[in-house]
Amino acid sequence: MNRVRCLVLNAALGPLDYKVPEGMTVELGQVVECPLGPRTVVGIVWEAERLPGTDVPAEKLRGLRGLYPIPPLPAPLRRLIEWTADYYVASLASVARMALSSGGALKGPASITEYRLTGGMPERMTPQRLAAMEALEGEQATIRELAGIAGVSEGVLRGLVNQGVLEPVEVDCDRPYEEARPDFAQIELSDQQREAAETFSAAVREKKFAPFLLDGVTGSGKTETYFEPVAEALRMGRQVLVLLPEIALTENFLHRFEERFGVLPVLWHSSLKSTERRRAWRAVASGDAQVVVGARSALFLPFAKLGLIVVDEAHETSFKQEDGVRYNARDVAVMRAHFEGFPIILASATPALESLQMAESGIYEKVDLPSRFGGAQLPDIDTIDLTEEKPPHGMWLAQRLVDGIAERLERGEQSLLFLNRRGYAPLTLCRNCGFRYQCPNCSAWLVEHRFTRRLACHHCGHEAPSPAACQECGEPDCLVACGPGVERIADEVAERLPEARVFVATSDTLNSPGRAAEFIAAVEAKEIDVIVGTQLVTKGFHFPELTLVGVVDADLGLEGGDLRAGERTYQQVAQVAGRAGRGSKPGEVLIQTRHPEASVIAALAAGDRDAFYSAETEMRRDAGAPPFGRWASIIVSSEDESEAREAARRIGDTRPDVPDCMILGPAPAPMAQLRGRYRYRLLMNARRSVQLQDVIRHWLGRVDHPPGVRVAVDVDPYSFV
Ligand SMILES: Nc1ncnc2c1ncn2[C@@H]1O[C@H](COP(=O)(O)OP(=O)(O)OP(=O)(O)O)[C@@H](O)[C@H]1O
Ligand SMILES: [Zn+2]
Repeated sequence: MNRVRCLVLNAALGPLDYKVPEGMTVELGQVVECPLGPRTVVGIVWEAERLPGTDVPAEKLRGLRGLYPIPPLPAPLRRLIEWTADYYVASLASVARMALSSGGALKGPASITEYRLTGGMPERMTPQRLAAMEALEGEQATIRELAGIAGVSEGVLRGLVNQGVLEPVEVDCDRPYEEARPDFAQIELSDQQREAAETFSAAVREKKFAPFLLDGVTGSGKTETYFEPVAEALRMGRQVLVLLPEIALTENFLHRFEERFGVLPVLWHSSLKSTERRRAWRAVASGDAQVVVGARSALFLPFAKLGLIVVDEAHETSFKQEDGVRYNARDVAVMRAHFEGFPIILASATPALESLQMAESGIYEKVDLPSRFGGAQLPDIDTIDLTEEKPPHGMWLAQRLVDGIAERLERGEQSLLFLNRRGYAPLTLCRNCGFRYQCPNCSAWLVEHRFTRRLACHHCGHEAPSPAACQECGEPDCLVACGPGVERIADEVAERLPEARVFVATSDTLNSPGRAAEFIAAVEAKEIDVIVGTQLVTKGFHFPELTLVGVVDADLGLEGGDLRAGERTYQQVAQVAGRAGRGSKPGEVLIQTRHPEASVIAALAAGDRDAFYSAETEMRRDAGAPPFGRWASIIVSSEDESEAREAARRIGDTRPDVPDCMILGPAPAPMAQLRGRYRYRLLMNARRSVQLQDVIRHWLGRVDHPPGVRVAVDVDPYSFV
């Protein structure tokens, strides 16, 4: 090749052609340095025929500057990038960037200087230095990272280096990971687990595309079961990717992984330090990283010899990315397995309707684990009709639920109360003038957080100190908290059961792996009697002494009334119910609701999963909703209200007339303002036969906008705000 076509990592540019200088050899997929004006941009050598561009005459071509010292992106990964860009109506560059997600890794082998405490003391101790030294105990990182950890300036740390309190350590950026041992621990599987595991392992040995839906009730041991095909892949020298929905869950997973395989897996998520990132990236690309556990962004890593993907808690909506490229990692993972030819396991106790439908139509093979491991029984579920069993005035828990907790306290067992609302109260208003505290950037109320004495917006992060007087009328002591959040429920438990030790478990309190580990240890050591938590505690956790689960407000999730509200409520409540009675003691679940007759709630109470799924399936079929029809939303936004409205109107006016495709809107989005941007929304609902993406690309490609306008396309949306 003396001339190549490159995909450059700049969404505004099309593909560019370059000359290959004398003496340089390039392959397809090679990551190269492309001159662009005075700059150099990262490019990937691509099949010219798959990337239509303008044919610049040879004499006008500029030469490539060089090659990055990393393996070329393999062809199946290039196909995955193309598929993702095409399906989610995104630019190839923005998808490709997710594969090259470590700038440091491109630079090749390197070492860096990190610093750690020596145990020495500075000549002069200041409060700042003392605080820094305490925070850095056991840490080793670059000065900049340490400054972030300690919350001090880099200058303070440089001072400590000069005084010999911190010492430099040269670290090889690519030092190898310890080897995982497939047979480190032998686990005795139950008969049903063994049968499932053998099905998966056989597929790993086959090295062919095989999508599985591992449908196992809560506590059935899905993790232990899919560890067997992981081990099989390791024995064959192939790599494995395990996707988890939330980093807060990984702590528990890492522990179990280490017990089974003797080492920790390689971690990948957005808060890795840049050095950890490049080390992981390079080990993935070289094939040395055996098992990678990560958030959805791990999906695009350039594995050298991937042999299995597991998507755990596959129904979780956090696999859907809600900005940038709006992809669903669960679905893209299946495509990756397809392009590269290996099995994929989607594991869940409450599969998405889409996944069940795929199983029903024979595309996925369904593997069931119908009972809990070790003879544990599924919990008894009952509803509390709040219109009849009213909580005392100003309180939120019915007496029967409080009595249930009191019983557990007496027996030394634990309870979990679930309410998917962080903070103390979702709305603060003035008793005097009726003023409601609203976010200045979003169409949302500010949520009171009593622990931190602040009002916060959960959408944009805006925060203000809790006011002493109303900001509108100036009246002091007139603000009332409306409705409960988890903090308020925790207060109520403390008031009604003063002897209970209560812990609030949310992303505010479990915001680091360390905190999550402390929490698990405290529950296991029985230092906590009552956990009050958000969706964060609904899944993954295994606490044998937890025998009562209370759902504080099962109706909350149904209020939005969007397409997925029923399914989401079912999944959340079924998952949190699944935390009860996982050990030898039986579990009980009490669901507080004002609508015990609603089909979701009734199905949950009856433990009748099939009833829920068949009602939901019929509803979706009637509505032409996924998986029977397709949805896409188009969000038009701008910091200027009239500009957003105008742009949305122009898009609406040019809507194409396509058979079997309905286009609704534009209308102000339910969140009409978000992070300071005004938003309008159009919704498309089409039959499956419609080439929805082509329609969208064609349509939006013809409309121009002022630079301040953003048009985001969301195919198979999960968020309807
Ligand atoms: N074969 C086994 N041998 C020993 N312990 C097992 C076995 N299978 C499962 N367990 C234990 O049973 C408990 C439940 O298993 P696990 O957490 O994998 O269930 P799960 O199906 O993922 O549940 P959930 O969907 O509720 O998270 C865990 O403590 C696990 O270690
Ligand atoms: Zn906000």
